[in-house]
Amino acid sequence: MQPCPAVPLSNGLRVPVLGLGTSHDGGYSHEAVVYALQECGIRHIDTAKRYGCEEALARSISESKVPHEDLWITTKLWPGDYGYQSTKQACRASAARLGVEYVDLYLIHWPDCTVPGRSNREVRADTWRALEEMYDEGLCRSIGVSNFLISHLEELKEDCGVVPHVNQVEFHPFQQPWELVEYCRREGIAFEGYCPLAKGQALNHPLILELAKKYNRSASQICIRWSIQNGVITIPKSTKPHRILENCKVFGFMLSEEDMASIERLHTDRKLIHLTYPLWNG
Ligand SMILES: NC(=O)C1=CN([C@@H]2O[C@H](COP(=O)(O)OP(=O)(O)OC[C@H]3O[C@@H](n4cnc5c(N)ncnc54)[C@H](OP(=O)(O)O)[C@@H]3O)[C@@H](O)[C@H]2O)C=CC1
Ligand SMILES: O=C1CO[C@H](CO)[C@@H](O)[C@@H]1O
Repeated sequence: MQPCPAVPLSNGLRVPVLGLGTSHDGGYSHEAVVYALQECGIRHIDTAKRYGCEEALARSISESKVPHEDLWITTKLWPGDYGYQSTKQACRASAARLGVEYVDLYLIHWPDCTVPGRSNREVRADTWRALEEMYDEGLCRSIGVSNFLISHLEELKEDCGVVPHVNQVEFHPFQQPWELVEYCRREGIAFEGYCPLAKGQALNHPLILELAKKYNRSASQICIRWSIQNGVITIPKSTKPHRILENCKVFGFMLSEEDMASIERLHTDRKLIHLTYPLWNG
């Protein structure tokens, strides 16, 4: 298997361009995560308090025997924890559940929140200040945001000091927010795409199937390769070891410019992911 390249962040740290998702949709598979680490060379895992699997992930990492210093672990702050003090508590609790001294990347999961008597903008700024301090203290080696639009990033720029290292956003053949991608590039914010397979929905599309045939690859490999060739960090999820292995074999081929452009024409206005309520769930 070809090695996975890494993308440099504005703070000089390097993130493996391909990671493994662990969202609660479809459940958590200990065997699959251990296999990803031991057999597929996965060194980047994306999780969140919301996914409820941080403790399970700690057990899988421990069993894999891959040391934390060789791994990139991202976790996220859920809106119910926004605010200066509660953010710090939530991050320490995530690190404790993950069994780590520090997290490699800590993200504000959504821009939205509901704190009575306070604007979302004020709450986001307080929350971000807590992340900035945890970054300075080393509890978070990088800090970032998720699902932020240009307007949220512009406000944060006015209100706070550290520019987010990463913005993690929905990105797949049916959802291509190019204006946001370009904005992040200009501002030095690494763009990370989630749902690279459109939750599996892209795998049956006739164009993706046609390209899979043309390149003698699977539909998932075409989608993942397309994200990576666009310079986007990507985190497909599977609970099946053989599919994780398949999803990692994306570095030995290139899609032509023409085929990249043909996938670009699949964009729709429809997002698959929306913030799920209540925001304060555990
Ligand atoms: N910041 C945010 O708000 C969000 C972040 N995320 C992150 O992004 C990750 C990826 O997104 P996710 O929602 O999981 O969706 P993906 O686009 O990664 O698709 C996952 C689905 O595709 C299936 N699949 C995976 N590989 C293959 C394959 N080779 N062949 C056929 N089917 C396959 C999986 O099924 P099976 O398990 O059965 O293989 C699963 O149903 C999440 O796990 C999470 O970490 C996701 C949503 C929102
Ligand atoms: O990361 C996520 C995983 O999926 C959830 C929906 O099921 C989202 O709310 C969330 O942002």
